[in-house]
Amino acid sequence: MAINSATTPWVLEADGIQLQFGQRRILSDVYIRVQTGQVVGLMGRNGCGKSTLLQTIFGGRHVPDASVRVNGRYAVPAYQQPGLLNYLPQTLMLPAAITVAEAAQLLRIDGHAALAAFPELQAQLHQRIGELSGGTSRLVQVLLLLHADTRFSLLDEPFSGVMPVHIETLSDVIQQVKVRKGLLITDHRFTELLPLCDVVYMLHNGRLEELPDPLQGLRDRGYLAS
Ligand SMILES: Nc1ncnc2c1ncn2[C@@H]1O[C@H](COP(=O)(O)OP(=O)(O)OP(=O)(O)O)[C@@H](O)[C@H]1O
Repeated sequence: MAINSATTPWVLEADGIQLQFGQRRILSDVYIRVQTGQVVGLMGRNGCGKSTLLQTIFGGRHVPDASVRVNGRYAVPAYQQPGLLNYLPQTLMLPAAITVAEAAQLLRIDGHAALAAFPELQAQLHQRIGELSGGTSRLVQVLLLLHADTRFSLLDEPFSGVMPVHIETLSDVIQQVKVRKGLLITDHRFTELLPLCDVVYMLHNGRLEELPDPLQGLRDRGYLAS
């Protein structure tokens, strides 16, 4: 795609997403937009369909009529476009038996550089993914995906199990990475996620709406204390 990414942002859009499980409508004609240089937050209650939406955008879940476009061009399934996007699912993404260094190699990234903001993690490079603690495993996976050379990263609960002091450092890394990437993040740690977001969407009863005033919007809907 002939686009000068240094000056022109890349735009990832998805729309026409309709999904129903049995009688229950999960996603109703959803439209979402992310561009490089942005952190976009996706908020909503347990079970409202946030993970399903990320899977659909990534291309891991086939939804008839769903359109995903990059700079206006149809890109379904998006994961097949080289260097376009990566995706952190809620479950373990990497094989448990390989080491962190091997995982970095698989993703074609420099493991030392990916973990640079966390000097204490350098010692874990030669440990198997399955032998890391839950929070460390999560943190390592998020750092690898953020460092990978893709235009976009879709992160499903990157803060899950990560201790607060590490969330602070991870938030700094996210701010640095967004200079070159677009990030779509869902997490229930609203107070940590909100300050990072340039745009916030709320998914409720299958409908996705952009919140013009995210803090007030979350308070009004009972997600944050007033
Ligand atoms: N394959 C499936 N068959 C039937 N129902 C499903 C299937 N996959 C997901 N669901 C249901 O769809 C709904 C949305 O699930 P999803 O995991 O996308 O929610 P979520 O917003 O990410 O939730 P959480 O915040 O708890 O992670 C849930 O009620 C879930 O039980």
